[in-house]
Amino acid sequence: MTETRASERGRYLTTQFDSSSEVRLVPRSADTTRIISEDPLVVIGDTRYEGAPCFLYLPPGQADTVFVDYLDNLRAVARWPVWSHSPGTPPEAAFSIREIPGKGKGMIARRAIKGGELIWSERPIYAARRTLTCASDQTDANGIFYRAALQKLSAASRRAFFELGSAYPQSEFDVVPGILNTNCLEISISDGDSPGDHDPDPHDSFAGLFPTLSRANHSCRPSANYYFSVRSFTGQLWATEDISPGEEITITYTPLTAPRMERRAFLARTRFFLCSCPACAIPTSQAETSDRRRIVICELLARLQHTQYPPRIPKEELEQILEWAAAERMMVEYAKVLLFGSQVFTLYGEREAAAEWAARARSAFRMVEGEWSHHLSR
Ligand SMILES: C[S@@+](CC[C@H](N)C(=O)[O-])C[C@H]1O[C@@H](n2cnc3c(N)ncnc32)[C@H](O)[C@@H]1O
Repeated sequence: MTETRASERGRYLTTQFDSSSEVRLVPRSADTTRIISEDPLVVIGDTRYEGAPCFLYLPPGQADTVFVDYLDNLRAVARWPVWSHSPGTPPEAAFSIREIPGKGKGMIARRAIKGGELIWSERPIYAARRTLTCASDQTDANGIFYRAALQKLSAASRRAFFELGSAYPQSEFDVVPGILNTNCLEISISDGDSPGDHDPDPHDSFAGLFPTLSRANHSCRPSANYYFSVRSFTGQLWATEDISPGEEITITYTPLTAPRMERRAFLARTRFFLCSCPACAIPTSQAETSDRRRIVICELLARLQHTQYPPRIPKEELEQILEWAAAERMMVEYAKVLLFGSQVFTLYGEREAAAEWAARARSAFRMVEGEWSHHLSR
């Protein structure tokens, strides 16, 4: 079993990265790219058709990120002031990246971690709009488009990229789209707290690949929350409970409000593994209870989240739902129930309860998303 400190980024699987062969990621004959701006460095992904997605390379030192999107949006992204700010030093690594039987590598706590602690933060090395379209000869099987995007990243970032694994069958998927699909996490760049004056399409979703955060494995009873802070353009990992040395640090890849069968089917389809986490491994009778609770939480949030005039829900009912959310370790949902609950109390004139729940919501969001949670700035 190999053990490497997470702060020694880029050292665990160096044998997989052959810098001489990776320098030219795309053979000259397949290269459809052309530089269209030097400062900022913007490269069109495919010169053969108008409106092709482009690659924006953000300054090494601050970001060393390739942002893949359509040119109009990249022009705005390039102007975001966040790129001239340092992402901040990540905390001293409280974990090691280690081989975990049946899961590949994962994060293991090296010391006791307190609930509410920031475990790690970093900028993505690859960020892309999910719905990008590229030419039909630039497929997942040959990976040309994605390889072209990596070309102008620093060697250190490319090395970090190639150290990550692909869960996709190599016969069907080039290793580069395989790594992206296996490791990307959701990044929200329009949560009302955009780092620039330009808000991109809020209905479009983006994904980011992180050298270290992408090592976090999944659990339906996660011990940590992955949060993307658009303000600093960093992915962050927050401990949602106390974690003991030697315990695995996990996040969720699936909505926790879904029942067990749905979660497992989703993970098998999108991430190629059968989840056997503590929430999935429980006996059927307990799983039924857990499913029922999750469905109630899901329905409640649906009733409260997207409406200006939520129904009046008795405090006792909300307290019961909070208890279930805590028991299922659904700590983001727990914070949301508190927040929407406080709004219900405000709407129906229950001022004392509204103030109390708003304070509890603030402290719950601080724990799972930190001081700069966009929920706290509302
Ligand atoms: C984002 S990566 C996580 C890091 C990865 N384990 C590694 O070695 O770099 C996602 C992949 O890790 C594996 N994985 C994550 N959570 C798992 C779990 N609970 N059980 C089994 N495999 C898991 C799956 O292969 C999944 O496609």
